[in-house]
Parts: sequence; C-alpha cells; structure tokens
Amino acid sequence: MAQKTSLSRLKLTDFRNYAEAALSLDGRHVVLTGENGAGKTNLLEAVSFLSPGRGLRRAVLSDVTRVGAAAGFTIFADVDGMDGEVSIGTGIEPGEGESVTRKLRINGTPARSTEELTDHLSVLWLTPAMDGLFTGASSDRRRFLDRLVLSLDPAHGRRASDFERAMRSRNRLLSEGRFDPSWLSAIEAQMAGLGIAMAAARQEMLGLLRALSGNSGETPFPTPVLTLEGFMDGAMDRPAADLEEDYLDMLRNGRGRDAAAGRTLDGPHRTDLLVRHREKDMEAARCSTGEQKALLIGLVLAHARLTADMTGYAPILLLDEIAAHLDEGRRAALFDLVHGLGGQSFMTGTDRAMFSALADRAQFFTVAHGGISV
Ligand SMILES: Nc1ncnc2c1ncn2[C@@H]1O[C@H](COP(=O)(O)OP(=O)(O)OP(=O)(O)O)[C@@H](O)[C@H]1O
Repeated sequence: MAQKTSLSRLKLTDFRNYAEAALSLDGRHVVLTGENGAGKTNLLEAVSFLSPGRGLRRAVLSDVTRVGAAAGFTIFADVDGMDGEVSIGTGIEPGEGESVTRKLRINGTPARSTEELTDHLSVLWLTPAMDGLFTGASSDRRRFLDRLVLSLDPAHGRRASDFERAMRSRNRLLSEGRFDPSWLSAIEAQMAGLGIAMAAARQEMLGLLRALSGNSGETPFPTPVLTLEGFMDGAMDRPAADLEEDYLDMLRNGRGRDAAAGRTLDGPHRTDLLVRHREKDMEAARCSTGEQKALLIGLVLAHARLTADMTGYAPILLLDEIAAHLDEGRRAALFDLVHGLGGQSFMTGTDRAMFSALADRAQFFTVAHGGISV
C-alpha cells in the first residue's frame, strides 16, 4: 500500500475571494460544501498551486490575487510529504503585471523553480471544466496527457518547453524566408532529440496505464483504452536514434511546406490522445455525457493508482463537484476507490448529504462568502 501524503494546514491571504482563510486538517479526506460561488473551487485551486504550473484553472496569476487587495496572494501549507514534513509557501509579489511568476519557499528557503514541489507531493485533479475533454480541442487532450506524464517524469515539462522554443525559432526563420541550412539544421536536430523524447515519454505513460488497467478489478467506472495518433504513428517501438533520424528527415523535407503553412506540420505538438470505452468498444467522444464523465473518473483514478505504485506515495486528489453526477451506488463506490488509494482527497459539492457515505473517513467544512467553518 502506498504511503500517505497529506496537508495538515492550509492558510490563504488575498487568494481569489478569500482575504484570510485557514484550514486545520487531520489527514482524512476533506469535504467542502456550500452554495454556488462560495469559494469551494478556489480552495481546490489553492491546493493545486502546491504542484508546478498555473493550477487547476490554468490561471493568469495576476487574476488570482483578490480583487482590491494591496499585495499579491500567498498560500502556506504544512505538508507531510514524500520527503517528510515541510512548510510550503507560494504566491506572487504585487504589481508585476501579467508576466508575473510564482515564488516558492520550502521551509523558508527560496526554491529555484516550482518543479521542486514534485519532490514533496503530487497533486492530481478532476474538475467540471474537464468534462468536454473527449469532444473538445486536441490541444486540451495533449495538455491532459502531458500532465499525466509530468507527474511521473518532471523533466517532461522542460523538454516540452524547449521543443516549443526551438519550433518557434524554426517557424520564424522559415516565415522570414531565411533558409540558412546550418542554422535550420541545428534547430531541427534539437527538435528531433526533444520531440522523440517527448513522444517516447508519452508512449511509456500509456503503456504503464494499460498494464495497470488490465488488473484494475471490478469498478463502476469504465476502462479507458488510450492510444496516440498524429506523430510517428505505429513506429514508436523502433530505436530512438532511428526515430530521430526519421523526424529530422521529415523536418528537412518539409521546410518548403512548413514555410507556406506558417507553422511546423510534423511533430509531437500534433499528437492527439484517443480514448475509447473498452467495455462498449466505442470512442469516448461518441459516448453519453454520463459515460464520458465515468470514463474521465476511471482515467484519473487509474493515473492516481499509477502514481501511487510508481512513487510509493498516494497523490493528493482534488475532485471538484464530482458527486453531483453520480447515483448513490456509484458515489459510494467512488468514495471507496478514492479511500483505497490511501491518500488525502479534497472534494466539493453543494450538498453535504451527498458525501454521507464517507462518514468518518472525511472532515467536513462549510464554505460561505469567502469564509470556512466546521
Ligand atoms: N481574484 C478574485 N478576487 C475576488 N473574488 C474572486 C476572484 N476570483 C474569483 N473570485 C470569486 O470567487 C467566487 C467563488 O468562486 P468558486 O469557483 O470557488 O465558487 P464555488 O464555491 O466552487 O462555486 P460553484 O458551486 O458555483 O462551482 C466567485 O464568486 C468568483 O467571482
């Protein structure tokens, strides 16, 4: 069984609709209930800032500071994490405009980057904004896929941003008609190395999830069958050096075409994550709304289980408005599955009764007008 990671304290200042708020936690799951607009999702968002990136809303950081606040927002958390107990502080300084970056202190010491958070805990989430994942833009599925990869392979984020930067340079050279062969070749060689490493990391994550779903047992949440399409289709079992060579050829031969298109038409930025409902043998986009939600839950739970298996520590799970869509039986089954992961989860809803099956496995809080009470 994976070890637990948990928050024992969360304290917010000038965060969204909270001027000041604090939560004392005892390691059990956390249920936050209250009316629409009370600030439940904001609390989950605060916890999501204990992982690298822009949180579960992919927020512009300056929007996160409470409207009317004189300074930037801060989040403090006491965490029993993968490296023992730590105090984490994160937030932004005021008045830096939209290019502001998030500051992080771990036990009072400034951290080089927010990636250091992954040494201490892993935070995964499922929010209503993800409901259209299977029917929406492929860029959303790619981002979802990359978050899956990132939770087990922190270097994936750096590879993806370096690839993006190199690709932008290539696009610029091509669009300006500067076909300088040595410059282009150097950029393309960098893209080939990074691009194939990204594709391999994604493929490896899918392989791990596939192996896991083979022995996931009976659950009311269907098994998603995942495949990748759009880049190096069916070729990923070949040696990386050969794939890099192939990708380099594609880039070299595609210069004219890409110049005309104004963008690079081959690469890992074109990958799509295809999801099928295994039991129905149906693509996810054609499943019913409820089936899609259940598939998404199945996918996030599988990822949480994989994270726990691979790291030995159960992730913190943020489940926003998860109970509303499920009947009583499925709700109880979900709580059992979440509890069985062995970690701490944060769940929100408008009605406390929906969580009654959790009983004393959870702490219950009421959220109202930017305040939290027991
Ligand atoms: N920067 C900000 N400053 C002040 N208030 C904000 C800021 N950003 C968001 N809010 C407000 O926070 C409130 C709470 O939002 P939140 O999404 O947490 O509600 P919720 O309890 O999850 O509601 P629902 O049940 O409708 O999902 C909203 O009314 C929103 O306008």
